[in-house]
Amino acid sequence: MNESSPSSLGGITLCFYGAGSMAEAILRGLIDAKLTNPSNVTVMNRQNAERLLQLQRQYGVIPAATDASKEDALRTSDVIILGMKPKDSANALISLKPLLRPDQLVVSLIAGLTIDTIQQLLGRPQPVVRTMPNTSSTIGLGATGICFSDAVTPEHRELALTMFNAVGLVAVVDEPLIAAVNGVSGSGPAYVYYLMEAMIDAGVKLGLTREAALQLTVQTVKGAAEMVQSTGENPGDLRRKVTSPNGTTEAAILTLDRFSFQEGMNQAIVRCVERANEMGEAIRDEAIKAQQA
Ligand SMILES: NC(=O)C1=CN([C@@H]2O[C@H](COP(=O)(O)OP(=O)(O)OC[C@H]3O[C@@H](n4cnc5c(N)ncnc54)[C@H](OP(=O)(O)O)[C@@H]3O)[C@@H](O)[C@H]2O)C=CC1
Ligand SMILES: O=C(O)[C@@H]1CCC=N1
Repeated sequence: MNESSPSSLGGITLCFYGAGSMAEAILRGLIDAKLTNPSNVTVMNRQNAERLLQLQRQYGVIPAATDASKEDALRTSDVIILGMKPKDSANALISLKPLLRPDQLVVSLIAGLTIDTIQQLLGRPQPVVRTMPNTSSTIGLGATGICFSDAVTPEHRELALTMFNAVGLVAVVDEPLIAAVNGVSGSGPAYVYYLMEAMIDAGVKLGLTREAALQLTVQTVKGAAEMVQSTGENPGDLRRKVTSPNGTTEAAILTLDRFSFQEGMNQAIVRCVERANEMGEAIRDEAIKAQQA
């Protein structure tokens, strides 16, 4: 799935426009992988100056806290990474529009926001890479779906693949499938954490200490993921190997079926995709209003 790409970003400058948890996951992954020097990375947000100083202390990146330094970073950085919440993205792109040069690469992490809406808000066919990453990028185990606008050059494409390959696995998909990636892997860590919370709580109710229940659950989830990856067997076959006829696992799985586990997971992912599309439409409506104003 990973396309090959070079191992360093060289002197390419990156500006994280929005410096929250997803931005931190990626910048930390890039810096830990030594793909970039922290002095090539600027971080900015709307108002939380203490947050920028924390990122500076922790990773050595450059904070842009004043209006002048923000403008300067947005004007001069080779890559602008959009890391704000979807609801804040239209305003942020409107502010970015007068500052951008046509050759600067815009990389979006934003759920729902389409390439078309980004280009409408920027008023021109800027090179745009749309991604759907996840927070496991922090430890180099991210899973990112990625697609490209027509204006993206082969060099831009390679640069974006290098960035996201450095923080995990990358799947190049057609843009309409980014919402499906959101449903499976963008939001996916939360489903797994939710499952883990439920397993730990059940263990505690049955008398395990919270620490023991946590350790056993973590190792079980890690081991199961590793088993799928290292054996190449599909999860269904591996599940059947755990499930002895009329045994304990079968009793548990039948109970999950009684509570429509599979259907619940399917509906959750379908709803996640719908929500991504709803959020994208809300931003597109804002873009249309801004153009009419
Ligand atoms: N968290 C996740 O697991 C994933 C998130 N995403 C996407 O990543 C994006 C960010 O999510 P997340 O990191 O969780 O959000 P956070 O709330 O943690 O961070 C949002 C950041 O955006 C900043 N911001 C908001 N408006 C502006 C603006 N006008 N100019 C500059 N900075 C601004 C905020 O600054 P301040 O605090 O000063 O207001 C804050 O630093 C979202 O669009 C989300 O869809 C995608 C995949 C996974
Ligand atoms: O919950 C959200 O909207 C974001 C997008 C994917 C994960 N978190």
